[in-house]
Amino acid sequence: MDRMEELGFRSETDRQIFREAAAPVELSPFGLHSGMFVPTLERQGTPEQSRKWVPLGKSFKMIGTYAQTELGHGTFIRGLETTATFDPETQEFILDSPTLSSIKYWPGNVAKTVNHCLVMAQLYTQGKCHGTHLFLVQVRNMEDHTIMPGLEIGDIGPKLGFDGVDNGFMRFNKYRIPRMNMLMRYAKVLENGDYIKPKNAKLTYGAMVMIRVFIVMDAFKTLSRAAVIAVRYSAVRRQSELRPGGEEAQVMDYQTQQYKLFPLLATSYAFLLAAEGMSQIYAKISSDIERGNLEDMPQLHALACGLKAFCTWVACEGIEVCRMSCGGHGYSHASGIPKIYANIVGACTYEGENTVMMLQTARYLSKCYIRGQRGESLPELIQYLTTDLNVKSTLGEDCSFESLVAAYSHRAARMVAVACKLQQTNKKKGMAGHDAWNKSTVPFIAATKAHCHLFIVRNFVTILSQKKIDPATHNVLSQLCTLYAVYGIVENMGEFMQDGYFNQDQVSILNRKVLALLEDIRPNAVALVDAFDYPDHLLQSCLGRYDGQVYEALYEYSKSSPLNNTDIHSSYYNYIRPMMQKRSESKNISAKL
Ligand SMILES: CC/C=C\C/C=C\C/C=C\C/C=C\C=C\C(=O)SCCNC(=O)CCNC(=O)[C@H](O)C(C)(C)COP(=O)(O)OP(=O)(O)OC[C@H]1O[C@@H](n2cnc3c(N)ncnc32)[C@H](O)[C@@H]1OP(=O)(O)O
Ligand SMILES: Cc1cc2nc3c(=O)[nH]c(=O)nc-3n(C[C@H](O)[C@H](O)[C@H](O)COP(=O)(O)OP(=O)(O)OC[C@H]3O[C@@H](n4cnc5c(N)ncnc54)[C@H](O)[C@@H]3O)c2cc1C
Repeated sequence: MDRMEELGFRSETDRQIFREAAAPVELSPFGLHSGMFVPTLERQGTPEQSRKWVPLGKSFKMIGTYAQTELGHGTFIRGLETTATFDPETQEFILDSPTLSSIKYWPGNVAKTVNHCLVMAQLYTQGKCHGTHLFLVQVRNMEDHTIMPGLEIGDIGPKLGFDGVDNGFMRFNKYRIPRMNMLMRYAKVLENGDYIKPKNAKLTYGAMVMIRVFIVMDAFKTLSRAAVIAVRYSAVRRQSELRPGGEEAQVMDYQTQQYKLFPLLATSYAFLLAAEGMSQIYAKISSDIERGNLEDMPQLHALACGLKAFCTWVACEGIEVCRMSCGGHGYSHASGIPKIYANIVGACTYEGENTVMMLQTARYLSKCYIRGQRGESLPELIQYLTTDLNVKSTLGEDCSFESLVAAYSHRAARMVAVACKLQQTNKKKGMAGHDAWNKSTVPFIAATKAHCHLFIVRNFVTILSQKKIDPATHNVLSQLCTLYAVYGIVENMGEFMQDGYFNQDQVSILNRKVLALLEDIRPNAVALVDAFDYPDHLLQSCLGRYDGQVYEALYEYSKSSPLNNTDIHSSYYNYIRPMMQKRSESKNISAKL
């Protein structure tokens, strides 16, 4: 913390980059404190509460996390069972875990690290439940870090990854906190117990929206790091003869290796720009919300949910492709890729399980589709829903940006229409609204993925057409943008062709174009990954080292394995030798028989 002050890092983004550089392999045990706890105090507390608590959080005098999920509920927030009951006699809230399933379970760093939590609980006052609200709760003694009386706290045990984070469980037994520890920016409980409701009940969910926006950038960071490692290794690794009798080829010269990696390189650039675009939209709409203008809150929620789910799913699949493209060495922790994967794959679950998040976006698209059918105006990002679906593609050999964006718009508009019409047909068959919805959610998920894919392609094209970039760089970035879009069509051709939008010749053009682009990008592939400028310290990879000294690094890494501390391991004396002796004795016995 002091080091960041010394270096003059003021913005949260700079601080986050510094933290990651300082702790590249394991997630910081203070990530949730800085990434969720402090920002939530700032955004959900009253000005007085923020003035009191935010400086304590920023100076680490108070270390916290966000405790919402319970054993029995994570997705369905309205189903959370932890209660916070107001006691007007003592001006306190009584926190309680009334059932086994109500035990807080998963909150990061709650097991051993933090001394405070933001707890999401059902608010009761004057005998009435007002739904979930956030409460600041001290969980450990500030003098000796012992657990406060009335609480049971522990670690949940080993996980797939996230090893730097002590995810824990926490059980409340009639635990009292002051009334003023309820975050009261939007909703309030007065001294007499009267409840003042917020303009919108979902304002309390604002912290999750903010983190989902951060996670889009995490998807870029993790996928791009894996791509750097895999592309650099593919330039160094020579295997097999491309030309009979010739020298072993760089594996990057195999077309299949290029088809694995270059679209992921293009995706990394596309996700970086999408994350920046998402952040700009979040900054604008969240500031409107803080000024009381909630008009665009549904659009922000829908975009954050959809991009968080889309980008983490694609990033995790892509990181696995990067790992496998490195052969056996990719499977070793020496490559650095398994750790990247293990730490980000949880993002498909946390901050909103991806399917559930996609369905939130789908729900928004369904409502916009109906508004569009009525001729009502739609937000700019959604206006494609009124695309004329009878129009066919004008795509030519050049695969212009305009024809590519039009293809993605057509695909998304068509798929949203198909899902909405199924929902409407279900209703006409007499299904109740919730059944009509549930029985159309599979096509809605597909449509929402197409919606997110369109956002990313259109965003990439827009930035290339608006930003002043030197011609040489613009040319390479245009190749990446075209590869991202054309590859996405080729890999999902059925969705683009189902209504005959492309003719056979255009399909052939696209299949040729994706292979031609691999050759165009090959000469710049290493430069394009070097451009991310990740230091070796951050990558922690023998395969992705800047100097390419892979085999030397692997040899040194292997020699440092703890198993090499002794020549003969104790297991020989404890198990192997006794087993062999027993075998030889039994053999002698059988020989005598
Ligand atoms: C170590 C970490 C390192 C660094 C930290 C930084 C980055 C990493 C971050 C995280 C990793 C570590 C920690 C992880 C933390 C967590 O996971 S915290 C817990 C997260 N939990 C969730 O996200 C729960 C997901 N569930 C929900 O969001 C909701 O319950 C729901 C799925 C939306 C369903 O809710 P509900 O049934 O009540 O709502 P609906 O009926 O579906 O919708 C009602 C209307 O409300 C609107 N709505 C819903 N949510 C929001 C929102 N957030 N904002 C705005 N509007 C919202 C919804 O659109 C409906 O509107 P309508 O259609 O007009 O009716
Ligand atoms: C690494 C990690 C860190 C975490 N850190 C924290 C933390 O710091 N604080 C915190 O509070 N929580 C944390 N969590 C918990 C996380 O927020 C929840 O796990 C997440 O919200 C998913 O909820 P769930 O576990 O109840 O899954 P569920 O919702 O039970 O998902 C199970 C299945 O049910 C499906 N499903 C559920 N609802 C629907 C629906 N309406 N329609 C269709 N399908 C549905 C899902 O798609 C999924 O396939 C963390 C989790 C992980 C993995």
